Amino acid sequence: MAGSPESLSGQDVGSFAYLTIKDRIPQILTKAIDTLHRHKSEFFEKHGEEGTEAEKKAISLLSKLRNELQTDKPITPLVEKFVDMDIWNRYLEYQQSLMNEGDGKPRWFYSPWLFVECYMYRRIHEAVMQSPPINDFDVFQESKEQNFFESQDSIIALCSYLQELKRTVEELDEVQLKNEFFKFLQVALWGNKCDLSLSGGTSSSQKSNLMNSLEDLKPLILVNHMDHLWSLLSKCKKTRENAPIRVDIVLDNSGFELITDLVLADFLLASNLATKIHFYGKTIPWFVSDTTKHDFNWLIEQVKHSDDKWMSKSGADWEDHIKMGRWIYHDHIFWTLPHEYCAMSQVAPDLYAELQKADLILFKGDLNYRKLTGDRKWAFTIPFHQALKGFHPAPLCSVRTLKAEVQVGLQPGQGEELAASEPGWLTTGKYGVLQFDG
Ligand SMILES: O=P(O)(O)OC[C@@]1(O)O[C@H](CO)[C@@H](O)[C@@H]1O
Ligand SMILES: [Mn+2]
Repeated sequence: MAGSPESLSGQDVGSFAYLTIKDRIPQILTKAIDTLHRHKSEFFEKHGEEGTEAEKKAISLLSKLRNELQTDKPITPLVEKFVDMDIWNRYLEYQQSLMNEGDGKPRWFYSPWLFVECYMYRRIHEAVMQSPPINDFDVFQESKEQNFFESQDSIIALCSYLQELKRTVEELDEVQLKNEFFKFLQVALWGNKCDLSLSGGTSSSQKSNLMNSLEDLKPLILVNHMDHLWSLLSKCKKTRENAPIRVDIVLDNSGFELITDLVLADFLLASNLATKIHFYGKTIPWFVSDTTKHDFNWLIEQVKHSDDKWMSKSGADWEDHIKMGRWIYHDHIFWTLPHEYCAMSQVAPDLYAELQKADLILFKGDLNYRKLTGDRKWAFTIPFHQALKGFHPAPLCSVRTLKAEVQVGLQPGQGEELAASEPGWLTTGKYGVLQFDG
């Protein structure tokens, strides 16, 4: 395979990577510090003086991290024992090995953006782990919960639509079923706009009823492979009388986006386009809004106990899918490592083997897209398959709104045309892709 282009990094002054490292990541760290500060009395009530001391320690560790970042200090090895500490420190050594003699040490505004941004979130987790007894505190939990509570109207609209659809799904013909499938896919795509790390942690809840705006949003889908997904799953449905059809969803953000993923997953079962759904979340708090196992279970519990009858019916159905083993949730440390996905079969062969059992894998969101393509400066027209560099455990599809300066698989001139009319087309989240590699 010809050499890959270089990685996005903070070396490119003015780039989105540079502005994220310079402005948004310090803002996210400051919000994390403020969150710890605002929970000071809770920590005291729960743990007494120890809780107060722990809060102070976590804040000082995060302040030190923010200073390292803002003064472009060398990236330092992790020190707190944890399941992935050695993998991280080996990766840091690998980054050092890529550098020339005179280039010094891996550091914030030099090393690959993907590495330093993932490292920052892992250092937040280390700071909290080093501050017992608050070592299981999720500094992002309240903003994830706020996103859920602020999106109630849109969630109720979505659950009502889902329950109505489930009541009549048996009567739909092929074309009607395909159209419903496309609607739920698009809702899951645009649910990805609700992303707290892009908004720097400020509210990004869904206010309107997405179902009513899908037609208007359709031209904003730059690569639309929904037909490929339909033919794959409808063929499975036709040819597999009783054999399972498995769709794996690599989750992204909690809150409204997770609702759109669960609604899509429920539709896939109701339409028999799938019989098993496997979900993959994050083992530690990640990129502000990413879903942890706690978030996944908390959200289903909230939906089940909603006052709205369609929401509570949906929550009860989802709890039943889990109880009956139709929905399975996986925790794997690989998703919160800095590695590009082309390294998965080497670094996490067990996870790669698990994904190989799927008929289709949906990767939600921008960070997953960055890892699928290695967060590299590919030309816009490079085929998606080439950018995957051999990563292909099963037929896969990225369901992503654009929030980073990497995009492949476009038509000749498509990227240049967008750049001419909208300089921010790659990073505002306004445009999306449903990009398939069969
Ligand atoms: O994966 P997601 O939630 O869709 O987006 C992750 C993100 O918010 O974080 C990075 C910028 O900080 C970008 O990859 C993107 O903007
Ligand atoms: Mn995310």
